[in-house]
Amino acid sequence: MILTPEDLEALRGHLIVSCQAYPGEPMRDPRTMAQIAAAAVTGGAAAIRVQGLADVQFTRSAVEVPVIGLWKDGHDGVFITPTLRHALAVANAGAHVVAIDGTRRQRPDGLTLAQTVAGIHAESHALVMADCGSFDDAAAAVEAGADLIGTTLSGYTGERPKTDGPDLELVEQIAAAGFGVPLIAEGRLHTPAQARQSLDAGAFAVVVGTAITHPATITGWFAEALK
Ligand SMILES: CC(=O)N[C@H](C=O)[C@@H](O)[C@H](O)[C@H](O)COP(=O)(O)O
Repeated sequence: MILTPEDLEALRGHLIVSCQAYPGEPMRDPRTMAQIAAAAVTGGAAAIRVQGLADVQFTRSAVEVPVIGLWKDGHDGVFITPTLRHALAVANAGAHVVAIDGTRRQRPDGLTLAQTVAGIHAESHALVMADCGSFDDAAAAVEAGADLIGTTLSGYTGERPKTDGPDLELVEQIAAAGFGVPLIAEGRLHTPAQARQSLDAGAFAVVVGTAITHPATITGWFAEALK
């Protein structure tokens, strides 16, 4: 699926909503995620991020906006679209953008990040979003040819502290470097104010997941406050 430079530019300053349910959860169903995605678009989401091949397919049918797809395999180490095979499957499922692990860690298929990005570009029309965990990851991902970079893995790889809210310091650092690649603030944006702050820190766009689409966690926040 082709996302033109104009389509990408149209996401500037906008909200991307991540719709994910985790293994064993009641809402773990591609139709459910596609319905949530459609509701998010009604509310103003300019793009959707979804996990899993069926979720990408169902969501592509349910919304008109760009779809960022990923395939989580496992939950330790390199698990976000870990190999070129996973990435091409996500692209073939219809994702406009394939989000992949964008860290400097060893990948399970032995390919470098640059080889993985090149392989996706050679075999599909999808753009590549590199999910990074640090400034050095972001710099390496830009060097490797990623089309977008995200702070998705900040706080999850050991290189950055797991801040309560978004890692605004990292967003600022990457934005200040002026890599010339759209920077997506993602991870622990829990309030509209934090989304605003992320743009003000220099992000091109923001991804919000849990705070919009994960009722179990949101309910837990309220339940905790009542204890
Ligand atoms: C670290 C990891 O596995 N992140 C995943 C990446 O797709 C998702 O579990 C997150 O929900 C997503 O990044 C959005 O972040 P938040 O849900 O905090 O708004």
